[in-house]
Amino acid sequence: MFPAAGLDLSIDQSAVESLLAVEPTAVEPPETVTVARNVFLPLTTACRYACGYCTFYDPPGAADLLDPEAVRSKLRRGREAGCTEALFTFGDDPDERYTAIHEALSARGFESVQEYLRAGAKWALDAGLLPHGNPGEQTREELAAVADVMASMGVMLETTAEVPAHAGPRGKSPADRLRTIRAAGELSVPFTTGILVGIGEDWRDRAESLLAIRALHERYGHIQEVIVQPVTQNERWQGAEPGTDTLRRVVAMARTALPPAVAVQIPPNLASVEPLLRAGADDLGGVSPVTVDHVNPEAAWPAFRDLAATVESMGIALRERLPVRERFLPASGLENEWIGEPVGRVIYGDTPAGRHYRAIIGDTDGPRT
Ligand SMILES: O=c1nc2n(C[C@H](O)[C@H](O)[C@H](O)CO)c3cc(O)ccc3cc-2c(=O)[nH]1
Ligand SMILES: C[C@H]1O[C@@H](n2cnc3c(N)ncnc32)[C@H](O)[C@@H]1O
Ligand code: MET
Ligand code: SF4
Repeated sequence: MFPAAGLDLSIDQSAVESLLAVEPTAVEPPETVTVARNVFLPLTTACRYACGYCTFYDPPGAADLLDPEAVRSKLRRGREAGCTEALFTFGDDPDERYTAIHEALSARGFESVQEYLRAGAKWALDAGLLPHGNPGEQTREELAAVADVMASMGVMLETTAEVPAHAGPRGKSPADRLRTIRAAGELSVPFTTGILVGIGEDWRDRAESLLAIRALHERYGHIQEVIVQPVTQNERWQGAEPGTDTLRRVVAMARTALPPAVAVQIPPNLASVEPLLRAGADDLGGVSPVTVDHVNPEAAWPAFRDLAATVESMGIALRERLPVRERFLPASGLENEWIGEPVGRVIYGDTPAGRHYRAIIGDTDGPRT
C-alpha cells in the first residue's frame, strides 16, 4: 500500500477479511478505562486544507493567532484545575498558506508555527503541564524541532481511502498522513492517531486504515492510542453520523487489530460510552474542566465524576492517565529515546505537578535529579 509515497505497507487481504468478520459481542470489555484531563489550546484556526466536515478551519481574521498571553493564562487555568495535558491543535501549515499568519508570528518573534508550538510547549512545561501536539501533517524535520518538549504527539490518519471530503485543491492525502505517522516513529515520539468514521469510507477502508496503523506500530512501537472518532454534523457537514452499531463494530475491529498495549480511544462527548466500552474501547481521551472541544464546540464534555459513575456501574475502573503512556517513561534518570529531558524534569521534579503526576502513575520513588 502506498508504494509511490515511499511507504510499503503490505496490507494482507486475509487480515482485512478477518477484521470484517469481527463481532462486537465477541470482544471482551476492558478491566480498566483511562482518561486524561486536558486544556485545549487552538493556536490558530487558519489551515491550508478545507476538509468537508471541519468547522475548525477559518481564514485568518481578527483572532488569527492565540496570543502568547492568552496561551499562558489558559495554561495557568488548566494547571489550577488539575489538568495534566496541554493539547496544542491548529490548522495544517497555516503560515505557509496565509501571509497574515506568518506576519502575526513574525511580529511576536517566531519564524514558523513550529517555533510557536515549541514556545507554547515550553510555557506549558513551565506551568507544570505536559504538552501533546496535534499539529497536522509534519515533516520529519518539523517533528524533530519540537520532539524534546512534547510528552506525546498525534495526527489522525482519518482514512487510507480517497474520499470526497478530502478532494479538491485544498484536499488532504492519506499518504501524507501516513508519512507523518512514520516520521514520528522514526523519531520515537509517543503517538496518538485514529480514524474518522463516516466521511465516505467503506468497511474495507476502515479495516485497511486500522491495519496500516498496525503496520506502522509494528515497525516503530510508538502508537499509544488509536481514536475511533465519529464524524459529527455541522454547518459544513450534512452527511449522516455513524450510529452506535457502526461504531461498536469499528471499535471491535480496532481492538482486534491492535495489540493490547495500544489503547482504543473513543471521545465521550461524541459517542455513547457504555456500548463502546462493551465493544472493547479502553480509553476516553482527553476531557477538559476548563476548555471546550474546539473541534466540536457544540459537544460538551461530560463531567469527570459522571464518566466515573458510568464506567464504574459497568464494573470497570476509571483511571486517570498522563498524555504519555507509562511504558515510554524513563526507568531512571530524566530522559530516554522517547522522552526529552524537559518533559522528564516536570514528571520527576520535586514540585506539586511532579508529585501529582507520580501519584497518577503510581511511582512512589520520589523526585529524581
Ligand atoms: O479534546 C479533544 N482532543 C482531541 N485529541 C486529544 C486526545 O483526546 C488526547 O489529547 C490524547 O489522547 C493524548 O492524551 C486529539 C489528539 C490527536 O492526537 C488527534 C486528534 C484529536 C482530536 C481531539 C478532539 O477533537 N478533541
Ligand atoms: C483533530 C481532528 O478532529 C477531527 N474532526 C474534524 N472535524 C470533525 C467533525 N466534524 N467531527 C468529528 N471529528 C472531526 C479530524 O479527524 C481531525 O484530525
Ligand atoms: C481540527 S484538525 C486539527 C489538526 C490538524 N489540522 C489535522 O487535521 O490533523
Ligand atoms: S480537519 Fe484539520 S486539516 Fe482539515 S480543515 Fe480542519 S483544521 Fe484543517
